[in-house]
Amino acid sequence: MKSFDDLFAELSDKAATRPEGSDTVARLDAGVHAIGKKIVEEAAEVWMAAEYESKEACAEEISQLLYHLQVMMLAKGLKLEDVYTHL
Ligand SMILES: N=c1c2ncn([C@@H]3O[C@H](COP(=O)(O)OP(=O)(O)OP(=O)(O)O)[C@@H](O)[C@H]3O)c2ncn1[C@@H]1O[C@H](COP(=O)(O)O)[C@@H](O)[C@H]1O
Repeated sequence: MKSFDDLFAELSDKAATRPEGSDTVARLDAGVHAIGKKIVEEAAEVWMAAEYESKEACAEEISQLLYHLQVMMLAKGLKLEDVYTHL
């Protein structure tokens, strides 16, 4: 099972190596504005799933929100420790 740190390492590598067909590379190229809109969309989907859908559906939406937050971290040049220091 993939952890938050595992995913961040994978996405960091994608950002550095820019493999063909990577969704992450395309999202990074789209920029902070587009990534921010996606975060807001995914956050709303988490909220709706929490209110009206199953726990499993809610967990899936949360995983997608975490992914898009990590894309934003990469777009802004943030490392895990930059965020963890505030936890
Ligand atoms: N964990 C994720 C992940 N979670 C969410 N998403 C993206 O977020 C989308 C979910 O948003 P929606 O449900 O709104 O779907 P959608 O409307 O079709 O999304 P849009 O493409 O229109 O924005 C998915 O279709 C993916 O594009 C993810 N994309 C990639 N990953 C992982 O990131 C890694 C790198 O992926 P690539 O960069 O594609 O190689 C791999 O391990 C992937 O499993």
